[in-house]
Amino acid sequence: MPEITLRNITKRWGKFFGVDHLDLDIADNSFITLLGPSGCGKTTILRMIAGLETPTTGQIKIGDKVVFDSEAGINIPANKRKVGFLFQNYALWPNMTVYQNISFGLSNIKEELPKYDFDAMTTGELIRALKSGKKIKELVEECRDKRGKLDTDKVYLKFIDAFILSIYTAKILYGYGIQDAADPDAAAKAKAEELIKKLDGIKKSYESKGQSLNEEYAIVSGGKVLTEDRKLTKEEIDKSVRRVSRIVKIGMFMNRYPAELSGGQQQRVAIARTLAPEPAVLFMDEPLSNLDAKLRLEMRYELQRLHVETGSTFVYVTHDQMEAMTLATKICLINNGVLQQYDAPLDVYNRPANLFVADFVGNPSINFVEAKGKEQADGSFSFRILDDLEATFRPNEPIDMAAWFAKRDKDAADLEAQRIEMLKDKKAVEKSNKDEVFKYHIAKVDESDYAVEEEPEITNEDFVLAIRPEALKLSGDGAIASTIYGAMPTGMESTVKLRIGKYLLTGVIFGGVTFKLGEETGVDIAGTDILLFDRKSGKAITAGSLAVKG
Ligand SMILES: Nc1ncnc2c1ncn2[C@@H]1O[C@H](COP(=O)(O)OP(=O)(O)OP(=O)(O)O)[C@@H](O)[C@H]1O
Repeated sequence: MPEITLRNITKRWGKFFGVDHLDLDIADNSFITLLGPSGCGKTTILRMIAGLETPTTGQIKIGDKVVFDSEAGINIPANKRKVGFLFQNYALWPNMTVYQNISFGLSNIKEELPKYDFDAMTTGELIRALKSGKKIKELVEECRDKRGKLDTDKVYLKFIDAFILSIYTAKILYGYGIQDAADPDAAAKAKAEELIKKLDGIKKSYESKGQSLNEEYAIVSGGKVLTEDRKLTKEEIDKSVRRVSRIVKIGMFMNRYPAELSGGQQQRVAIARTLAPEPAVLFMDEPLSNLDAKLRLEMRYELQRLHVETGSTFVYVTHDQMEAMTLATKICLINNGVLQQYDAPLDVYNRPANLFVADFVGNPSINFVEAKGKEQADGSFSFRILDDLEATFRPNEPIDMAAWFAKRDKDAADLEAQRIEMLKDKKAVEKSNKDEVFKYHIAKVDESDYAVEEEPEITNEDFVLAIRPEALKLSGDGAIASTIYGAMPTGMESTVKLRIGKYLLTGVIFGGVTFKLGEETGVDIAGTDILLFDRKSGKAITAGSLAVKG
Protein backbone atom coordinates (compact mmCIF):
# COMPACT_ATOMS: atom_id res chain seq x y z
CA MET A 1 0.00 0.00 0.00
CA PRO A 2 1.35 3.41 -0.89
CA GLU A 3 2.44 6.44 0.97
CA ILE A 4 0.76 9.70 -0.05
CA THR A 5 2.71 12.94 -0.18
CA LEU A 6 1.41 16.45 -0.70
CA ARG A 7 3.90 19.19 -1.46
CA ASN A 8 3.04 22.85 -1.34
CA ILE A 9 -0.58 22.22 -2.27
CA THR A 10 -2.69 25.33 -2.66
CA LYS A 11 -6.27 25.57 -3.85
CA ARG A 12 -7.78 28.96 -4.30
CA TRP A 13 -10.81 30.45 -5.89
CA GLY A 14 -9.91 34.03 -6.81
CA LYS A 15 -8.34 35.52 -3.67
CA PHE A 16 -9.94 32.98 -1.36
CA PHE A 17 -7.50 30.28 -0.27
CA GLY A 18 -9.43 27.06 0.45
CA VAL A 19 -6.13 25.25 1.10
CA ASP A 20 -2.97 27.21 1.73
CA HIS A 21 0.51 25.75 0.99
CA LEU A 22 -0.09 22.33 2.50
CA ASP A 23 2.70 19.77 2.98
CA LEU A 24 1.55 16.39 4.23
CA ASP A 25 2.99 12.86 4.38
CA ILE A 26 0.40 10.17 4.87
CA ALA A 27 2.20 6.97 5.84
CA ASP A 28 1.34 3.64 4.34
CA ASN A 29 -1.46 1.82 6.18
CA SER A 30 -2.29 4.81 8.36
CA PHE A 31 -5.72 6.09 9.34
CA ILE A 32 -5.65 9.86 8.95
CA THR A 33 -8.47 12.12 10.02
CA LEU A 34 -8.75 15.57 8.51
CA LEU A 35 -10.29 17.64 11.27
CA GLY A 36 -11.32 21.25 11.55
CA PRO A 37 -14.27 23.63 11.71
CA SER A 38 -16.80 23.92 8.91
CA GLY A 39 -15.31 25.48 5.79
CA CYS A 40 -11.66 25.00 6.83
CA GLY A 41 -10.78 23.01 3.70
CA LYS A 42 -11.01 19.35 4.79
CA THR A 43 -13.20 18.17 1.94
CA THR A 44 -11.15 20.12 -0.58
CA ILE A 45 -7.95 18.37 0.58
CA LEU A 46 -9.59 14.97 0.32
CA ARG A 47 -11.02 15.72 -3.11
CA MET A 48 -7.63 16.92 -4.40
CA ILE A 49 -5.85 13.73 -3.31
CA ALA A 50 -8.64 11.65 -4.79
CA GLY A 51 -8.51 13.49 -8.11
CA LEU A 52 -11.97 15.08 -7.90
CA GLU A 53 -10.62 18.61 -7.53
CA THR A 54 -7.65 20.19 -9.28
CA PRO A 55 -5.18 22.04 -7.01
CA THR A 56 -4.07 25.50 -8.09
CA THR A 57 -0.42 24.61 -7.43
CA GLY A 58 1.69 21.87 -5.92
CA GLN A 59 2.43 18.19 -6.27
CA ILE A 60 0.66 15.03 -5.06
CA LYS A 61 2.19 11.57 -5.11
CA ILE A 62 0.47 8.27 -4.36
CA GLY A 63 3.21 5.70 -3.85
CA ASP A 64 5.90 6.36 -6.45
CA LYS A 65 3.42 7.79 -8.89
CA VAL A 66 3.01 11.54 -9.33
CA VAL A 67 -0.75 11.91 -9.75
CA PHE A 68 -0.72 15.69 -9.82
CA ASP A 69 1.98 18.24 -10.58
CA SER A 70 1.03 21.78 -11.54
CA GLU A 71 4.45 22.57 -13.03
CA ALA A 72 4.84 19.34 -15.00
CA GLY A 73 1.19 19.48 -16.12
CA ILE A 74 0.35 16.06 -14.68
CA ASN A 75 -3.21 15.36 -13.56
CA ILE A 76 -4.20 11.70 -13.44
CA PRO A 77 -8.00 11.26 -13.34
CA ALA A 78 -9.71 9.85 -10.23
CA ASN A 79 -10.59 6.51 -11.81
CA LYS A 80 -6.92 5.83 -12.54
CA ARG A 81 -5.70 6.56 -8.98
CA LYS A 82 -6.91 3.24 -7.50
CA VAL A 83 -8.76 4.97 -4.72
CA GLY A 84 -12.17 4.32 -3.18
CA PHE A 85 -14.73 6.79 -1.86
CA LEU A 86 -17.32 6.69 0.82
CA PHE A 87 -19.41 9.78 1.24
CA GLN A 88 -22.12 10.94 3.59
CA ASN A 89 -24.78 10.34 0.95
CA TYR A 90 -23.76 6.87 -0.03
CA ALA A 91 -26.97 6.26 -2.09
CA LEU A 92 -27.30 2.58 -2.87
CA TRP A 93 -29.17 1.72 -6.06
CA PRO A 94 -32.68 0.96 -4.81
CA ASN A 95 -33.60 -1.31 -7.71
CA MET A 96 -30.59 -3.58 -7.22
CA THR A 97 -30.06 -6.25 -4.59
CA VAL A 98 -27.21 -5.96 -2.12
CA TYR A 99 -25.22 -8.39 -4.25
CA GLN A 100 -25.80 -6.35 -7.40
CA ASN A 101 -24.98 -3.10 -5.61
CA ILE A 102 -21.59 -4.44 -4.58
CA SER A 103 -20.76 -6.28 -7.79
CA PHE A 104 -21.93 -3.60 -10.23
CA GLY A 105 -18.73 -1.56 -10.12
CA LEU A 106 -16.58 -4.66 -10.41
CA SER A 107 -18.24 -5.77 -13.65
CA ASN A 108 -17.15 -2.48 -15.25
CA ILE A 109 -13.49 -2.84 -14.39
CA LYS A 110 -11.27 -3.59 -17.36
CA GLU A 111 -7.56 -3.50 -16.73
CA GLU A 112 -4.31 -5.38 -16.96
CA LEU A 113 -4.77 -8.45 -14.78
CA PRO A 114 -2.88 -11.71 -14.26
CA LYS A 115 -3.78 -14.57 -16.57
CA TYR A 116 -5.16 -17.29 -14.32
CA ASP A 117 -6.01 -20.91 -15.06
CA PHE A 118 -9.46 -20.79 -13.47
CA ASP A 119 -10.05 -24.53 -13.83
CA ALA A 120 -6.87 -25.22 -11.85
CA MET A 121 -7.84 -22.53 -9.32
CA THR A 122 -11.27 -24.06 -8.69
CA THR A 123 -9.75 -27.54 -8.48
CA GLY A 124 -7.20 -26.32 -5.93
CA GLU A 125 -9.91 -24.67 -3.83
CA LEU A 126 -12.00 -27.84 -3.86
CA ILE A 127 -9.01 -29.96 -2.79
CA ARG A 128 -8.52 -27.58 0.14
CA ALA A 129 -12.20 -27.78 1.12
CA LEU A 130 -12.17 -31.58 0.92
CA LYS A 131 -9.56 -31.92 3.68
CA SER A 132 -12.29 -32.94 6.13
CA GLY A 133 -15.48 -34.71 5.06
CA LYS A 134 -16.69 -34.54 8.64
CA LYS A 135 -16.52 -30.75 8.61
CA ILE A 136 -18.50 -30.59 5.36
CA LYS A 137 -21.20 -32.80 6.88
CA GLU A 138 -21.27 -30.69 10.06
CA LEU A 139 -21.72 -27.48 8.09
CA VAL A 140 -24.58 -28.99 6.09
CA GLU A 141 -26.31 -30.33 9.21
CA GLU A 142 -26.25 -26.83 10.74
CA CYS A 143 -28.55 -25.71 7.92
CA ARG A 144 -31.55 -27.89 8.70
CA ASP A 145 -34.69 -26.43 10.26
CA LYS A 146 -36.62 -27.97 13.16
CA ARG A 147 -38.31 -30.46 10.86
CA GLY A 148 -35.01 -31.51 9.31
CA LYS A 149 -35.56 -29.67 6.02
CA LEU A 150 -32.32 -28.48 4.45
CA ASP A 151 -31.83 -24.86 3.35
CA THR A 152 -29.31 -25.20 0.52
CA ASP A 153 -28.79 -21.45 0.13
CA LYS A 154 -27.61 -21.40 3.71
CA VAL A 155 -25.30 -24.35 2.99
CA TYR A 156 -23.65 -22.41 0.16
CA LEU A 157 -23.09 -19.45 2.48
CA LYS A 158 -21.57 -21.73 5.10
CA PHE A 159 -19.21 -23.21 2.51
CA ILE A 160 -18.35 -19.76 1.15
CA ASP A 161 -17.40 -18.51 4.62
CA ALA A 162 -15.70 -21.66 5.90
CA PHE A 163 -13.58 -22.39 2.81
CA ILE A 164 -13.40 -18.91 1.17
CA LEU A 165 -15.10 -19.98 -2.04
CA SER A 166 -17.25 -18.35 -4.68
CA ILE A 167 -20.90 -19.39 -4.88
CA TYR A 168 -20.09 -21.40 -8.02
CA THR A 169 -17.42 -23.49 -6.34
CA ALA A 170 -19.61 -23.87 -3.23
CA LYS A 171 -22.32 -25.40 -5.44
CA ILE A 172 -19.85 -27.86 -6.99
CA LEU A 173 -18.69 -28.90 -3.51
CA TYR A 174 -22.25 -29.49 -2.40
CA GLY A 175 -22.90 -31.46 -5.59
CA TYR A 176 -20.24 -34.02 -4.60
CA GLY A 177 -22.66 -35.28 -1.93
CA ILE A 178 -19.93 -35.81 0.67
CA GLN A 179 -22.49 -34.95 3.35
CA ASP A 180 -24.67 -37.94 2.36
CA ALA A 181 -21.87 -40.55 2.27
CA ALA A 182 -21.78 -43.24 4.94
CA ASP A 183 -18.17 -42.27 5.70
CA PRO A 184 -17.81 -38.55 4.76
CA ASP A 185 -14.05 -38.45 5.46
CA ALA A 186 -13.40 -41.41 3.14
CA ALA A 187 -15.64 -39.94 0.45
CA ALA A 188 -13.87 -36.56 0.70
CA LYS A 189 -10.46 -38.24 0.53
CA ALA A 190 -11.39 -40.23 -2.58
CA LYS A 191 -12.74 -37.11 -4.31
CA ALA A 192 -9.67 -35.09 -3.30
CA GLU A 193 -7.33 -37.73 -4.77
CA GLU A 194 -9.23 -37.62 -8.04
CA LEU A 195 -8.89 -33.82 -8.11
CA ILE A 196 -5.19 -33.90 -7.18
CA LYS A 197 -4.60 -36.10 -10.25
CA LYS A 198 -6.54 -33.64 -12.38
CA LEU A 199 -4.53 -30.69 -11.03
CA ASP A 200 -1.25 -32.53 -11.64
CA GLY A 201 -2.37 -33.11 -15.23
CA ILE A 202 -3.07 -29.39 -15.71
CA LYS A 203 0.31 -28.44 -14.21
CA LYS A 204 2.13 -30.95 -16.44
CA SER A 205 0.49 -29.54 -19.55
CA TYR A 206 1.94 -26.10 -18.66
CA GLU A 207 5.37 -27.58 -17.98
CA SER A 208 5.37 -29.19 -21.43
CA LYS A 209 4.98 -25.65 -22.86
CA GLY A 210 7.84 -24.31 -20.69
CA GLN A 211 5.38 -22.54 -18.39
CA SER A 212 4.15 -23.09 -14.84
CA LEU A 213 1.40 -22.08 -12.41
CA ASN A 214 2.23 -20.10 -9.29
CA GLU A 215 0.55 -20.49 -5.91
CA GLU A 216 -2.37 -18.33 -7.02
CA TYR A 217 -2.76 -20.33 -10.25
CA ALA A 218 -1.50 -17.49 -12.43
CA ILE A 219 0.43 -18.61 -15.50
CA VAL A 220 4.17 -17.95 -15.25
CA SER A 221 6.33 -17.81 -18.33
CA GLY A 222 10.04 -16.94 -18.35
CA GLY A 223 9.87 -16.13 -14.61
CA LYS A 224 7.09 -13.57 -15.14
CA VAL A 225 3.35 -13.75 -14.44
CA LEU A 226 1.50 -13.39 -17.76
CA THR A 227 -1.05 -10.60 -17.84
CA GLU A 228 -3.87 -9.58 -20.13
CA ASP A 229 -6.24 -6.66 -20.53
CA ARG A 230 -9.50 -8.13 -19.44
CA LYS A 231 -12.65 -7.83 -17.36
CA LEU A 232 -13.07 -9.70 -14.10
CA THR A 233 -14.73 -13.11 -14.50
CA LYS A 234 -18.03 -13.92 -12.78
CA GLU A 235 -16.09 -16.17 -10.44
CA GLU A 236 -13.62 -13.41 -9.47
CA ILE A 237 -16.42 -10.90 -8.99
CA ASP A 238 -18.28 -13.33 -6.77
CA LYS A 239 -15.21 -13.97 -4.66
CA SER A 240 -14.62 -10.23 -4.19
CA VAL A 241 -18.25 -9.66 -3.21
CA ARG A 242 -18.07 -12.53 -0.72
CA ARG A 243 -14.77 -11.32 0.71
CA VAL A 244 -15.99 -7.81 1.47
CA SER A 245 -19.38 -9.02 2.67
CA ARG A 246 -17.63 -11.22 5.16
CA ILE A 247 -15.60 -8.26 6.42
CA VAL A 248 -18.65 -6.07 7.02
CA LYS A 249 -20.90 -9.00 8.00
CA ILE A 250 -23.68 -8.69 5.44
CA GLY A 251 -23.33 -12.16 3.85
CA MET A 252 -26.89 -13.05 4.79
CA PHE A 253 -28.47 -10.04 3.10
CA MET A 254 -27.20 -10.64 -0.42
CA ASN A 255 -30.63 -10.99 -2.03
CA ARG A 256 -32.33 -8.14 -0.20
CA TYR A 257 -33.03 -4.70 -1.63
CA PRO A 258 -31.71 -1.59 0.19
CA ALA A 259 -35.24 -0.67 1.37
CA GLU A 260 -35.30 -3.96 3.29
CA LEU A 261 -32.21 -3.02 5.34
CA SER A 262 -31.68 -0.80 8.38
CA GLY A 263 -29.61 2.39 8.07
CA GLY A 264 -26.55 0.71 9.56
CA GLN A 265 -26.85 -2.31 7.28
CA GLN A 266 -27.19 -0.03 4.26
CA GLN A 267 -24.09 1.80 5.37
CA ARG A 268 -22.22 -1.49 5.59
CA VAL A 269 -23.30 -2.36 2.05
CA ALA A 270 -21.95 1.01 0.94
CA ILE A 271 -18.65 0.23 2.67
CA ALA A 272 -18.54 -3.21 1.04
CA ARG A 273 -19.19 -1.63 -2.36
CA THR A 274 -16.27 0.75 -1.82
CA LEU A 275 -13.95 -2.01 -0.63
CA ALA A 276 -14.73 -4.51 -3.36
CA PRO A 277 -12.28 -3.20 -6.00
CA GLU A 278 -9.54 -3.33 -3.32
CA PRO A 279 -8.64 0.36 -3.32
CA ALA A 280 -5.16 1.10 -2.03
CA VAL A 281 -6.50 4.25 -0.41
CA LEU A 282 -9.96 4.76 0.96
CA PHE A 283 -11.37 8.27 1.21
CA MET A 284 -14.26 8.89 3.54
CA ASP A 285 -16.09 12.18 3.95
CA GLU A 286 -18.19 12.19 7.11
CA PRO A 287 -19.53 8.74 6.23
CA LEU A 288 -21.30 8.27 9.55
CA SER A 289 -23.01 11.62 9.92
CA ASN A 290 -26.40 10.33 8.71
CA LEU A 291 -26.53 7.63 11.38
CA ASP A 292 -27.94 7.94 14.87
CA ALA A 293 -25.54 8.30 17.81
CA LYS A 294 -25.57 4.63 18.87
CA LEU A 295 -25.09 3.29 15.38
CA ARG A 296 -22.36 5.82 14.73
CA LEU A 297 -20.40 4.49 17.68
CA GLU A 298 -20.87 0.92 16.50
CA MET A 299 -19.74 1.82 12.98
CA ARG A 300 -16.63 3.48 14.40
CA TYR A 301 -15.58 0.13 15.79
CA GLU A 302 -16.35 -1.45 12.42
CA LEU A 303 -14.18 1.09 10.62
CA GLN A 304 -11.31 0.50 13.02
CA ARG A 305 -11.51 -3.24 12.38
CA LEU A 306 -11.87 -2.67 8.66
CA HIS A 307 -8.71 -0.62 8.63
CA VAL A 308 -6.73 -3.43 10.25
CA GLU A 309 -8.28 -6.15 8.09
CA THR A 310 -7.90 -4.44 4.72
CA GLY A 311 -4.46 -2.97 5.34
CA SER A 312 -5.53 0.04 3.23
CA THR A 313 -4.67 3.64 3.96
CA PHE A 314 -7.74 5.50 5.23
CA VAL A 315 -8.19 9.24 4.84
CA TYR A 316 -11.22 10.39 6.78
CA VAL A 317 -12.87 13.81 6.93
CA THR A 318 -14.78 14.81 10.03
CA HIS A 319 -15.61 17.88 12.05
CA ASP A 320 -16.34 15.71 15.08
CA GLN A 321 -13.23 15.84 17.23
CA MET A 322 -14.28 12.75 19.17
CA GLU A 323 -14.49 10.75 15.96
CA ALA A 324 -11.12 12.07 14.86
CA MET A 325 -9.51 11.24 18.21
CA THR A 326 -10.86 7.73 18.47
CA LEU A 327 -10.28 6.55 14.91
CA ALA A 328 -7.07 8.14 13.75
CA THR A 329 -3.49 7.02 13.89
CA LYS A 330 -2.76 10.67 13.13
CA ILE A 331 -4.93 13.78 13.15
CA CYS A 332 -4.43 16.52 10.62
CA LEU A 333 -5.98 19.63 12.08
CA ILE A 334 -6.79 22.45 9.65
CA ASN A 335 -7.98 26.00 10.14
CA ASN A 336 -8.62 28.54 7.40
CA GLY A 337 -6.91 26.25 4.88
CA VAL A 338 -3.70 26.10 6.94
CA LEU A 339 -2.32 23.00 8.65
CA GLN A 340 -2.26 23.61 12.41
CA GLN A 341 -0.92 20.30 13.67
CA TYR A 342 -0.35 16.79 12.33
CA ASP A 343 0.25 14.31 15.15
CA ALA A 344 -1.04 11.24 16.94
CA PRO A 345 -4.35 11.95 18.76
CA LEU A 346 -2.89 11.93 22.27
CA ASP A 347 -0.05 14.24 21.25
CA VAL A 348 -2.56 16.66 19.78
CA TYR A 349 -4.52 16.48 23.03
CA ASN A 350 -1.61 16.75 25.44
CA ARG A 351 0.74 18.98 23.44
CA PRO A 352 -1.35 21.20 21.17
CA ALA A 353 0.78 23.40 18.93
CA ASN A 354 -1.29 26.53 19.43
CA LEU A 355 -4.35 27.99 21.13
CA PHE A 356 -6.64 26.99 18.28
CA VAL A 357 -5.68 23.31 18.55
CA ALA A 358 -5.90 23.35 22.35
CA ASP A 359 -9.41 24.74 22.11
CA PHE A 360 -10.63 22.54 19.25
CA VAL A 361 -9.62 19.20 20.74
CA GLY A 362 -11.11 17.97 24.00
CA ASN A 363 -14.58 17.76 25.44
CA PRO A 364 -15.28 19.51 27.79
CA SER A 365 -13.05 22.22 26.37
CA ILE A 366 -9.74 23.21 27.84
CA ASN A 367 -9.70 26.14 30.32
CA PHE A 368 -7.79 29.22 29.24
CA VAL A 369 -6.38 31.46 31.95
CA GLU A 370 -4.55 34.68 31.14
CA ALA A 371 -1.25 35.01 32.98
CA LYS A 372 0.94 38.07 33.41
CA GLY A 373 4.53 37.74 34.53
CA LYS A 374 7.95 36.52 33.51
CA GLU A 375 10.61 33.91 33.79
CA GLN A 376 12.64 33.86 37.02
CA ALA A 377 16.32 33.10 37.52
CA ASP A 378 15.53 29.52 38.57
CA GLY A 379 13.72 28.82 35.27
CA SER A 380 10.21 28.97 36.73
CA PHE A 381 7.64 31.62 35.78
CA SER A 382 6.05 33.89 38.29
CA PHE A 383 2.51 34.82 37.24
CA ARG A 384 -0.53 36.71 38.36
CA ILE A 385 -3.65 34.85 37.26
CA LEU A 386 -7.42 35.13 37.69
CA ASP A 387 -6.99 38.82 38.62
CA ASP A 388 -5.29 38.48 41.99
CA LEU A 389 -3.78 35.02 42.49
CA GLU A 390 -0.05 34.42 42.54
CA ALA A 391 1.10 31.34 40.67
CA THR A 392 4.36 29.62 39.84
CA PHE A 393 4.63 27.73 36.57
CA ARG A 394 7.50 25.27 36.41
CA PRO A 395 8.33 24.00 32.88
CA ASN A 396 9.01 20.26 32.53
CA GLU A 397 12.18 21.13 30.61
CA PRO A 398 14.26 24.30 31.01
CA ILE A 399 13.44 26.91 28.37
CA ASP A 400 15.36 29.94 27.14
CA MET A 401 12.58 32.51 26.72
CA ALA A 402 14.84 35.18 25.20
CA ALA A 403 15.73 32.77 22.40
CA TRP A 404 12.10 31.68 22.07
CA PHE A 405 10.86 35.26 21.63
CA ALA A 406 13.70 36.04 19.22
CA LYS A 407 12.76 33.07 17.04
CA ARG A 408 9.07 33.99 17.14
CA ASP A 409 9.85 37.52 15.97
CA LYS A 410 12.28 36.35 13.30
CA ASP A 411 9.75 33.86 11.91
CA ALA A 412 7.10 36.60 11.76
CA ALA A 413 9.53 39.02 10.07
CA ASP A 414 10.59 36.36 7.55
CA LEU A 415 6.98 35.64 6.71
CA GLU A 416 6.23 39.32 6.19
CA ALA A 417 9.36 39.72 4.03
CA GLN A 418 8.25 36.74 1.96
CA ARG A 419 4.82 38.28 1.51
CA ILE A 420 6.26 41.60 0.34
CA GLU A 421 8.60 39.79 -2.02
CA MET A 422 5.76 37.70 -3.41
CA LEU A 423 3.60 40.77 -4.06
CA LYS A 424 6.31 42.18 -6.33
CA ASP A 425 5.18 39.54 -8.81
CA LYS A 426 2.18 41.12 -10.55
CA LYS A 427 0.52 37.73 -11.00
CA ALA A 428 0.75 36.92 -7.28
CA VAL A 429 -2.49 36.68 -5.35
CA GLU A 430 -2.79 37.76 -1.74
CA LYS A 431 -4.93 35.66 0.56
CA SER A 432 -8.16 37.53 1.27
CA ASN A 433 -9.17 35.21 4.11
CA LYS A 434 -6.30 36.38 6.35
CA ASP A 435 -4.89 34.16 9.09
CA GLU A 436 -5.40 35.59 12.55
CA VAL A 437 -4.29 34.59 16.02
CA PHE A 438 -7.07 32.48 17.52
CA LYS A 439 -9.38 34.39 19.87
CA TYR A 440 -9.62 32.13 22.87
CA HIS A 441 -12.57 32.41 25.19
CA ILE A 442 -12.28 33.13 28.88
CA ALA A 443 -15.37 31.91 30.70
CA LYS A 444 -16.73 34.44 33.17
CA VAL A 445 -19.76 34.53 35.41
CA ASP A 446 -20.86 37.77 33.78
CA GLU A 447 -20.19 37.32 30.07
CA SER A 448 -21.22 40.89 29.22
CA ASP A 449 -18.03 42.04 30.93
CA TYR A 450 -16.09 40.26 28.25
CA ALA A 451 -17.78 41.93 25.31
CA VAL A 452 -16.99 45.49 26.34
CA GLU A 453 -13.40 44.93 27.36
CA GLU A 454 -10.86 46.76 25.27
CA GLU A 455 -8.02 44.86 23.62
CA PRO A 456 -5.01 45.48 25.87
CA GLU A 457 -1.53 45.96 24.47
CA ILE A 458 0.15 42.56 24.40
CA THR A 459 3.75 42.34 25.59
CA ASN A 460 6.22 39.52 26.19
CA GLU A 461 4.86 39.33 29.71
CA ASP A 462 1.45 38.21 28.48
CA PHE A 463 0.84 34.49 28.44
CA VAL A 464 -2.08 32.11 28.37
CA LEU A 465 -2.15 29.02 30.55
CA ALA A 466 -4.33 26.17 29.34
CA ILE A 467 -5.61 23.64 31.82
CA ARG A 468 -7.46 20.46 30.85
CA PRO A 469 -10.59 19.87 32.97
CA GLU A 470 -9.18 16.65 34.43
CA ALA A 471 -6.23 18.58 35.94
CA LEU A 472 -8.53 20.37 38.40
CA LYS A 473 -8.62 18.49 41.71
CA LEU A 474 -11.16 19.39 44.36
CA SER A 475 -10.32 19.03 48.02
CA GLY A 476 -11.10 20.77 51.27
CA ASP A 477 -7.56 22.05 51.61
CA GLY A 478 -7.02 22.95 47.93
CA ALA A 479 -5.09 26.21 47.45
CA ILE A 480 -7.65 28.07 45.32
CA ALA A 481 -10.95 28.98 46.94
CA SER A 482 -13.94 28.27 44.70
CA THR A 483 -17.64 27.57 44.75
CA ILE A 484 -19.56 24.98 42.76
CA TYR A 485 -21.39 26.97 40.09
CA GLY A 486 -22.84 24.03 38.16
CA ALA A 487 -22.51 20.24 38.08
CA MET A 488 -23.49 17.61 35.51
CA PRO A 489 -23.16 14.13 36.96
CA THR A 490 -23.32 11.25 34.48
CA GLY A 491 -22.69 8.43 36.93
CA MET A 492 -19.17 7.65 35.84
CA GLU A 493 -17.96 11.25 36.09
CA SER A 494 -19.23 14.78 36.66
CA THR A 495 -18.48 17.92 34.74
CA VAL A 496 -18.39 20.79 37.22
CA LYS A 497 -18.20 24.53 36.70
CA LEU A 498 -16.15 26.15 39.41
CA ARG A 499 -16.44 29.82 40.23
CA ILE A 500 -13.18 31.52 41.15
CA GLY A 501 -13.77 35.24 41.62
CA LYS A 502 -15.50 36.36 38.44
CA TYR A 503 -14.09 33.46 36.42
CA LEU A 504 -15.48 30.01 35.64
CA LEU A 505 -13.28 26.95 35.20
CA THR A 506 -14.52 23.56 34.03
CA GLY A 507 -13.42 20.42 35.82
CA VAL A 508 -14.08 16.74 35.30
CA ILE A 509 -14.33 14.72 38.47
CA PHE A 510 -14.31 10.94 38.12
CA GLY A 511 -16.59 8.72 40.18
CA GLY A 512 -20.17 9.14 41.37
CA VAL A 513 -19.83 12.24 43.55
CA THR A 514 -22.82 14.44 44.35
CA PHE A 515 -22.11 18.17 44.28
CA LYS A 516 -24.22 20.84 45.87
CA LEU A 517 -24.50 24.11 44.01
CA GLY A 518 -23.08 27.00 45.95
CA GLU A 519 -20.89 24.72 48.07
CA GLU A 520 -17.39 26.02 48.76
CA THR A 521 -14.41 23.89 47.88
CA GLY A 522 -10.67 24.21 47.45
CA VAL A 523 -9.06 23.47 44.08
CA ASP A 524 -5.56 22.46 43.07
CA ILE A 525 -4.14 22.26 39.60
CA ALA A 526 -2.43 18.92 39.33
CA GLY A 527 -0.02 17.23 36.95
CA THR A 528 2.65 18.22 34.48
CA ASP A 529 0.44 18.79 31.44
CA ILE A 530 -0.41 22.42 32.11
CA LEU A 531 0.29 24.27 28.88
CA LEU A 532 1.92 27.64 28.42
CA PHE A 533 1.13 29.71 25.33
CA ASP A 534 2.49 32.97 24.02
CA ARG A 535 -0.40 35.40 23.89
CA LYS A 536 0.95 37.44 20.99
CA SER A 537 1.40 34.59 18.51
CA GLY A 538 -0.92 32.01 20.10
CA LYS A 539 1.87 29.44 19.84
CA ALA A 540 2.62 26.80 22.46
CA ILE A 541 5.78 27.46 24.46
CA THR A 542 6.03 24.49 26.78
CA ALA A 543 4.24 22.26 29.30
CA GLY A 544 4.76 22.08 33.04
CA SER A 545 3.15 22.23 36.44
CA LEU A 546 1.35 25.08 38.18
CA ALA A 547 1.31 25.90 41.87
CA VAL A 548 -1.11 28.59 43.00
CA LYS A 549 -0.86 30.51 46.25
CA GLY A 550 -4.26 30.84 47.85
N1 LIG B 1 -16.10 25.84 -5.96
C1 LIG B 1 -15.83 26.69 -4.98
N2 LIG B 1 -15.75 28.01 -5.19
C2 LIG B 1 -15.47 28.87 -4.20
N3 LIG B 1 -15.22 28.51 -2.92
C3 LIG B 1 -15.29 27.22 -2.64
C4 LIG B 1 -15.59 26.23 -3.63
N4 LIG B 1 -15.57 25.03 -3.03
C5 LIG B 1 -15.28 25.23 -1.74
N5 LIG B 1 -15.11 26.54 -1.49
C6 LIG B 1 -14.77 27.16 -0.20
O1 LIG B 1 -13.57 26.57 0.28
C7 LIG B 1 -13.64 26.41 1.70
C8 LIG B 1 -13.30 24.99 2.07
O2 LIG B 1 -14.36 24.14 1.68
P1 LIG B 1 -14.44 22.63 2.14
O3 LIG B 1 -15.67 22.03 1.53
O4 LIG B 1 -13.17 21.98 1.85
O5 LIG B 1 -14.64 22.77 3.70
P2 LIG B 1 -14.83 21.68 4.82
O6 LIG B 1 -13.75 21.91 5.80
O7 LIG B 1 -14.94 20.34 4.23
O8 LIG B 1 -16.22 22.13 5.44
P3 LIG B 1 -17.47 21.28 5.98
O9 LIG B 1 -17.05 20.65 7.26
O10 LIG B 1 -18.50 22.36 6.21
O11 LIG B 1 -17.86 20.32 4.91
C9 LIG B 1 -15.03 26.84 2.13
O12 LIG B 1 -14.95 28.13 2.72
C10 LIG B 1 -15.82 26.86 0.85
O13 LIG B 1 -16.82 27.85 0.89
